[in-house]
Amino acid sequence: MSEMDNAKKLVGEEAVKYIEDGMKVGLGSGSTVYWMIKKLGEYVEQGLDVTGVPTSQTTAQWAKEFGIPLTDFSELKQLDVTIDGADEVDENLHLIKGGGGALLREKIVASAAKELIIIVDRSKKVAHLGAFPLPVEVIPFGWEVTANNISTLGCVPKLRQKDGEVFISDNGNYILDCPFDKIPNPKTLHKELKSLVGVVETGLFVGMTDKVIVGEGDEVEVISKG
Ligand SMILES: O=C(CO)[C@H](O)[C@H](O)COP(=O)(O)O
Repeated sequence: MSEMDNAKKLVGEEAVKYIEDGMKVGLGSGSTVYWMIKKLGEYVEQGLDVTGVPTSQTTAQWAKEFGIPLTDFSELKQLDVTIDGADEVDENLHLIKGGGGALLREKIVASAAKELIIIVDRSKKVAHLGAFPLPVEVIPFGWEVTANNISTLGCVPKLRQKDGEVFISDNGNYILDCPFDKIPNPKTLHKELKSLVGVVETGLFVGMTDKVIVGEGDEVEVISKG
């Protein structure tokens, strides 16, 4: 296993320590979250009583595979904690998410939780957001117009493809990857993007994170919202 994968496993397993008996848990998406779900499955097998709300179809599959009971927002309106990965985390704990294309459901699930815990390997910690192209979920109809409008904010959006096809999100939308290079004010950019017709959601998670668990080598650092 690579050093990075080892760090993802480490923080994924560490995060499970924050899940208590009886909790309703938002289950994020991505390869780091995979390790959290796998470990949580072991705890459930030993008798831990938890219910999860998944942020993607892939996560729902993993949860089923590891025996974690699932529910949805028709059954509950609030979660105790959401545990998710990220593509970038800055010093203010603002995030870029959506590398896996699940940003909309991730944001809904994060916003429903009393606490949002982010798990990342060290490579995701940055001084300024923006080196990772910002994922923006858009309505397929007229995406070219939406992309053109987004470009006036200072990037050249690229329509996401997967295996030679246009990538379709779990919500039936497209993702535009927007290389802003540096995002000095994530809150302002998020607002500007959201004001454009056709934009459904952005991968900027501003002021939502309570805790970040960072893994490097065999070390774990926990950073709490200050
Ligand atoms: O936002 C996400 C998916 O939409 C993921 O949390 C993010 O891409 C991190 O993934 P990984 O843990 O595989 O590096």
